[in-house]
Amino acid sequence: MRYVVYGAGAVGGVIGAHLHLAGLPVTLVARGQHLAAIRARGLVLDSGNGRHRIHAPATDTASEVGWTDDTVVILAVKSHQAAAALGDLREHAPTRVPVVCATNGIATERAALRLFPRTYAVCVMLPATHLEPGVVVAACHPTPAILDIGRIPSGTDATTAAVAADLRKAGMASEERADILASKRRKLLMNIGNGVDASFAQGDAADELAKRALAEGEQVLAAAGVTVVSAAEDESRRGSILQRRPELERRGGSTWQSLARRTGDSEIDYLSGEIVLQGRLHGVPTPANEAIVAATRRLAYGGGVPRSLDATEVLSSL
Ligand SMILES: NC(=O)C1=CN([C@@H]2O[C@H](COP(=O)(O)OP(=O)(O)OC[C@H]3O[C@@H](n4cnc5c(N)ncnc54)[C@H](OP(=O)(O)O)[C@@H]3O)[C@@H](O)[C@H]2O)C=CC1
Ligand SMILES: CC(C)(CO)C(=O)C(=O)O
Repeated sequence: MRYVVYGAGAVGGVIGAHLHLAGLPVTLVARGQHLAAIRARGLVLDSGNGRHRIHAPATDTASEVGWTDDTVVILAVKSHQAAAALGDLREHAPTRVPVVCATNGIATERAALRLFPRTYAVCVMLPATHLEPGVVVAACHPTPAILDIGRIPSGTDATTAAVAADLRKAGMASEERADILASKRRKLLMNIGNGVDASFAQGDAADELAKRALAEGEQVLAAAGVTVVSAAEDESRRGSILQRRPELERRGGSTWQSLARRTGDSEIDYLSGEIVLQGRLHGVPTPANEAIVAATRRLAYGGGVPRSLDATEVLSSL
């Protein structure tokens, strides 16, 4: 297989770097200063066994990729960026290219499937950081990620088998899952913490807000009647595979990183915002998640300081 990692930031950078180090052909898609740094000095991967420089072809558009029948796209942009990336891919990639959504949330899969019949999803357990142009940091070592994979809407096939085998060859844990969305819905519940981590000062009030938002998320998914991997199954799958390295520890999750990098946008509409959407569809009120979305949007789009809000004020308004 050949890989095009569309969005070579924290997650895509770590996946692409490991595939490249394992000898697999990889093209990285990035943009701006990050792309310029990759082109000038290679992509730098900081991991538990030192600093690696990845000299793989890099571009900012699918039109510059040499597409072949065995190319697979790993889509690792943030969910709110997926429409533009998929639009570029639709214009320039073969229609039958497999598109593997390595994103949090559960929205990119539908967007990809609308354009690409061979759409796949990965449940991304890969704590990583991207704050500096040209550099990605994997927080766990020796196994940096658990990347279980399945086809959308369901099932497994020769592509899930081949991609999982390549990911394992590159040192990541990966199993095929016939109902990958059930795993991703459990991960979505975990990502309800993202907006709280990004926007509110840490402490009891923030913990309480996260707890209430999680309870809403569980209620919403139950009302939606969809499959969700249980917390116990999820814990047992993760086991002790991901070993955190204190020297590589992250200062915040992926949403915090968007705020810290002042990107001017955020994925929150697809994390707590997905709970809000599902609540509206299924008649479940979601005030805590609505408040988290509003707070995070305010900081992201207004260029505010991460963790500068007081969750006590939000709690008292619920
Ligand atoms: N970081 C983490 O620890 C984890 C993240 N995830 C999930 O993984 C997904 C990716 O997140 P993450 O890796 O953190 O995000 P990053 O912002 O670190 O990486 C995404 C990269 O894609 C680039 N990009 C976006 N759109 C385009 C485009 N149209 N053309 C070229 N480049 C583009 C971004 O550029 P720019 O910076 O200019 O926007 C950025 O470099 C998200 O869904 C996230 O929730 C899951 C588990 C852990
Ligand atoms: C759950 C968490 C915070 C850890 O990797 C994550 O998925 C993220 O940073 O988006």
